[in-house]
Amino acid sequence: MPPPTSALRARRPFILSQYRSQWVCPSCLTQSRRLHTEVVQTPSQSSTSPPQVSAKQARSAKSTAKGAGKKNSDSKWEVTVGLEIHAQLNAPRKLFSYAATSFNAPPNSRVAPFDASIPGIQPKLNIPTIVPAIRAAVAFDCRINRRSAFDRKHYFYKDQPNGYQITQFYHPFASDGKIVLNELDGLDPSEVVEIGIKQIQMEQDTAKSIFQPSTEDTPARTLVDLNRAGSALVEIITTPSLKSSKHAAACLKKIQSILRASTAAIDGMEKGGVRCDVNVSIQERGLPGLGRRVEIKNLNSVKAVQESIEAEIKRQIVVRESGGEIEGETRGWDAVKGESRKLRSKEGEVDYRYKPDAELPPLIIEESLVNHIRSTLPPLPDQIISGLMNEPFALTLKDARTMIDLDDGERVNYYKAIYEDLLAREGFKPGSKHLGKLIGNWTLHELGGRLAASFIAWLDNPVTTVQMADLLFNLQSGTLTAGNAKRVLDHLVTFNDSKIRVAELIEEYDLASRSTEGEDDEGLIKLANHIISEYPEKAEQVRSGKKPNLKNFFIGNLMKATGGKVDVQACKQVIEKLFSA
Ligand SMILES: Nc1ncnc2c1ncn2[C@@H]1O[C@H](COP(=O)(O)OP(=O)(O)OP(=O)(O)O)[C@@H](O)[C@H]1O
Ligand SMILES: [Mg+2]
Ligand SMILES: [Mg+2]
Repeated sequence: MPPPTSALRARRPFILSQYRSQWVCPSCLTQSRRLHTEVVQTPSQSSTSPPQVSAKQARSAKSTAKGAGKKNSDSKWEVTVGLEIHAQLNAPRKLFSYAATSFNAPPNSRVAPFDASIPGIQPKLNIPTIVPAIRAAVAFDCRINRRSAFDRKHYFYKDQPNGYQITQFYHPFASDGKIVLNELDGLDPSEVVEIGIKQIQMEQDTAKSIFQPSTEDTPARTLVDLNRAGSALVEIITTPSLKSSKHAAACLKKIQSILRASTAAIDGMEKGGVRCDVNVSIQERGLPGLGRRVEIKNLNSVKAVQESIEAEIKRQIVVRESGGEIEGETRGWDAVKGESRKLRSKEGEVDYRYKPDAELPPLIIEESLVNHIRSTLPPLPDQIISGLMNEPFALTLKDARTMIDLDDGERVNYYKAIYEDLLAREGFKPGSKHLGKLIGNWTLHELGGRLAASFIAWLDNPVTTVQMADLLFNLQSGTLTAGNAKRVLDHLVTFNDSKIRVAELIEEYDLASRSTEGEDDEGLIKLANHIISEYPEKAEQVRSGKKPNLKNFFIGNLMKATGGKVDVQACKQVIEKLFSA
């Protein structure tokens, strides 16, 4: 696709120099930006279509491709992956119109005339949308290009009513950044991988098309919702330097968490705020250069990214090992079937006819603004993970990573809100267990496990931070045993009502722990003796030392008999005492 060659460009630049999105246009800066005129080389096009592959060839190539997800330096084939990530910026209004960004509003209710492509309406840059984009670029350690510019990329599709998309592909506002992947991202402790960010560009989002299958009354149709049309996106383009699907997945997760941590883009893939295209090539190890890339478009989960890369590596190895050439092409991913299918070849690639947008002057970003943003950038994921692993939270690396990977980072906020709530409560007893770990366990494992078992997404998490803090307060103060705290959590998850108060549940179901006098508690001893007498054979096996672990059976039954109101320690003491007598 040739770059824009016309000198047509609105002359007065947008100048973005101060925080709070003020921009000025001093008359001294009227010079139009020099246009980019080199022709981008596309890989030479091959007319060789993939040859038929015999079952035997396919089998042998498949075995070579085994472990396609891992970086396999013994394999004959060197894998290269590059990502293009589109992220919706955290901006209240669209990029070139004053319509509000909203993803839950009724269809077509957030649409300005420009978004609907009413003839004659021209784009007007909404300066505040640039600020989160710069935050992202600074977080990715990019160079902020003082001068960038917008071009129109022409193509027609039902979700693109203007017939073009405005983008900075040829003149991005940020270039040459990096992402460092390390142990905190799930790599081996000795591995540190640096992935380049070629550039970050501003661009417009498309509308959303919603397919409706046919019914008795209506034929199948596609509805178009323009609410998303024109929302501000950044496209983040990595260099082709990822060497495996595992690294690509780690890189994508890290990009999402950096976007979220820098508050540049709040919604991750789970909510449709981030989409990813992957580019995959293979080359015989030892040969110079890279193989021809195949692009798989529009992936909407990390799993889809990882699986599609693995499938593509295998597909390319099958083609190459059977004597074929890889055709440069664009493919789509079918997550249900776990396979990709060709959408178009490079020969069928549209010429986008990039043209400078005559209505949009160049954008000037002054260093003072960049410095302000740099100095006010919130902590980034590596810092957040280390923070969660250090005091006062002391989570394991695994839990800290899970916490920030889950639910677009909302689990961390949930966790911290509970921590702060508990510490602020009068009469709160931190207890002997490490509080950070305890909350981590209840948030990730107890609650997370229950939600997963009931197929409840985090977005629909029925337990509020206050309910969870109440529950843990009662657990720590000894009012609830661990068993009864779990019953309370079961109830909260099942009944999904933020108004339920834990204190009322304890009262209503008579769950408050019974205080005990440990191994001398007469009531408990009586109950334990009764249980032991009910299972004479098992008791004998404990006494004779044949099956000492059967004590746990009696401890469990004693706890049950108290209605879970006596904690495991007290029950254990009594059972131990009776068997040692
Ligand atoms: N040989 C290769 N193997 C794997 N990936 C590659 C190779 N060459 C380039 N890439 C990757 O392909 C991507 C190219 O993205 P870029 O946005 O620059 O171009 P594009 O795909 O033509 O644009 P768009 O799809 O946005 O119209 C980058 O992520 C880059 O790292
Ligand atoms: Mg791209
Ligand atoms: Mg692309």
